[in-house]
Amino acid sequence: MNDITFFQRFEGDIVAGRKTITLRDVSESHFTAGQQLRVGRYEDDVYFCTIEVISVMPVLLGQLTDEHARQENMTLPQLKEVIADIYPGLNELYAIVFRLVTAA
Ligand SMILES: CC(=O)Nc1ccn([C@@H]2O[C@H](CO)[C@@H](O)[C@H]2O)c(=O)n1
Repeated sequence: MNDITFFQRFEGDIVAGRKTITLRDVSESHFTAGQQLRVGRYEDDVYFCTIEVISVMPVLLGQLTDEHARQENMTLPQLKEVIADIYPGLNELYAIVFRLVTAA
């Protein structure tokens, strides 16, 4: 059983340590610092790594910076487009910062 899923297209960046943050809605804001999470792919729920949560912080869409985008391995316009696709109309996000513990 996995604790969190990511779209398959981000798997490579996560296991390479290039993506160290994810922006989620309130339904996934309950994770806490120090927790280790089993990570699966959204499409098939196949486990692919374990991450440790560093921090969970509320952030508004308009407060996203180049630093958030860098931690996503994207540009800020790319990141905003991705969020608009996944969470249309949502302004209140939660930045979950994590580090890779083990890749599958
Ligand atoms: C079911 C569900 O919501 N799955 C999600 C949600 C978000 N994300 C990624 O987090 C960042 C900002 O949203 C971007 O990199 C997103 O692609 C993801 O991979 N999978």
